Amino acid sequence: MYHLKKFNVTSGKYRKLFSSVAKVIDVSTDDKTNITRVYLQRPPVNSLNSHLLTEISYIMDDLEKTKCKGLVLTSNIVNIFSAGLDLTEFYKTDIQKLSNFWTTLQNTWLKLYTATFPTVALINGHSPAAGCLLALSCDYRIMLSPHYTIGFNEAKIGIPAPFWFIEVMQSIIGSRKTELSVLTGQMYKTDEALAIGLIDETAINLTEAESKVNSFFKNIIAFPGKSRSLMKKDCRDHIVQKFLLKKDEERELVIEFIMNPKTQKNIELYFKALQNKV
Ligand SMILES: CC/C=C\CC/C=C/CC(=O)SCCNC(=O)CCNC(=O)[C@H](O)C(C)(C)COP(=O)(O)OP(=O)(O)OC[C@H]1O[C@@H](n2cnc3c(N)ncnc32)[C@H](O)[C@@H]1OP(=O)(O)O
Repeated sequence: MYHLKKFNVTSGKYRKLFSSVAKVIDVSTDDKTNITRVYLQRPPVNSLNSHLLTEISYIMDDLEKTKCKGLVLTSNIVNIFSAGLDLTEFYKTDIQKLSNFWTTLQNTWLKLYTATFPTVALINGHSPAAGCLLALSCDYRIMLSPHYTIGFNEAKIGIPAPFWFIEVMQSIIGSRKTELSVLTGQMYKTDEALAIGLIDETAINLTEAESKVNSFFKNIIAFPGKSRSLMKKDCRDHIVQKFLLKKDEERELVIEFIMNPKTQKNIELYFKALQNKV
């Protein structure tokens, strides 16, 4: 039986900023294990806007401070893990807003990718683009089958997947499969994702998924945390260092690309197609 304690994520300056905004994540911690579950819950599709990314960023800070033993990232929205970046952050925006948004994404991702505690993505719905990145940035992925899809679909919108999205995928499934995957904007069904190693396990329902999550933590938490987190750092450091080196340059590139009228037209058409689909 879980003893759930709610995190006080709305402290200090943060409370003032977001007190009037709907809660877009729910956080609960098992008192016995100190494993925290973070549920994304921004209707309709958990698209990642500045607000949701900032909330994730704050919770990652809190978890590092409170010596969290493990994080499960999942969703409270039926059939959706995350629809990726909120396209409204890109459409008819201005340079300053876009720059702030991209910086928030970069910083939040870095905290998740370099978390010192073990992280599991329980992928209980579709997970395109940056939704896929969130999952790939965790240490382990368990995905519900059979109806959901995951992958980098950016090619289909006419925007390139950022280099660090690509490098994270490469580190998991290898260069050749990543290249094919991003160039075709391929979305994989659960079993296909398992076959290419994009996810680690499948589950037929939430009960089975939770049991697999618990087994993962049981195995990993049995070992001293310090050596585990040092090895994780070593495995990921080449991507992190390159990212830090190119972070500012990349933001400029994103601004140039997204503000281009042709890209704006592509996003508009993509939005219309999403809204008109049957
Ligand atoms: C140099 C590099 C430059 C730039 C790099 C930029 C990188 C970007 C990475 C990204 O993450 S881009 C985002 C890509 N995401 C997608 O393409 C997801 C699109 N959405 C879907 O495929 C589907 O919505 C879904 C499979 C997630 C869910 O399907 P379903 O349950 O059938 O819902 P609906 O499609 O009806 O959607 C409901 C509602 O939500 C709106 N919406 C969906 N996705 C987004 C989104 N990513 N951002 C904003 N809004 C989104 C959709 O338009 C619907 O709105 P209504 O007004 O029609 O209700």
